[in-house]
Amino acid sequence: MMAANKFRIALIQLAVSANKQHNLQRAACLISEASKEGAKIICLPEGFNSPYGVEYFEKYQESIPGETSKMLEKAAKENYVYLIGGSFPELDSGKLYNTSLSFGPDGRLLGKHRKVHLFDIDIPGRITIRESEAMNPGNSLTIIQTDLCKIGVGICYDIRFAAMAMVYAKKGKKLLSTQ
Ligand SMILES: NC(=O)CCC(=O)C(=O)O
Repeated sequence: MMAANKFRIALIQLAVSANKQHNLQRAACLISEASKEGAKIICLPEGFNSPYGVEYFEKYQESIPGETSKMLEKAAKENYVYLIGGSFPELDSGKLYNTSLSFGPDGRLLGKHRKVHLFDIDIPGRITIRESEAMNPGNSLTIIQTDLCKIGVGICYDIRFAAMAMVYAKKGKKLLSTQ
């Protein structure tokens, strides 16, 4: 028998297509598969319902509740898992955010994290992207309270900013989940 402080986490990576419904169905299947393998906490990646790029955020945006949040809620409940639901472009009051929703095994919304550090980078000849051209930054940290541990949530580039992880650690977080 596993000790109470030992549990399995699944980190899902999936190839996305331009078809949002297909991406959502694929994510739901992978969540179910991970749960059958014994995962109690399941994490999806950033931008799991659309291709990644500033040009896609507007097209794939959704309000909450919407089809993505409903799929996540249902998947958490059906599989009885904690789900850190990757991220998707959220539309709220005319503004876009890169947002991650977390749900508990009862389907309850446990947290909503908006990416704080938007990915703006310019390496000539290699990569240029300015998320901030389309997205707005979040301005708060998100701690998910589970019966397994406390989880601090970040989204991708958020992990580069150590101060954020340090604040989470001070607040008692044991696991940092950066999609
Ligand atoms: N979407 C992102 O935030 C990308 C961040 C990244 O690639 C990095 O190296 O940091």
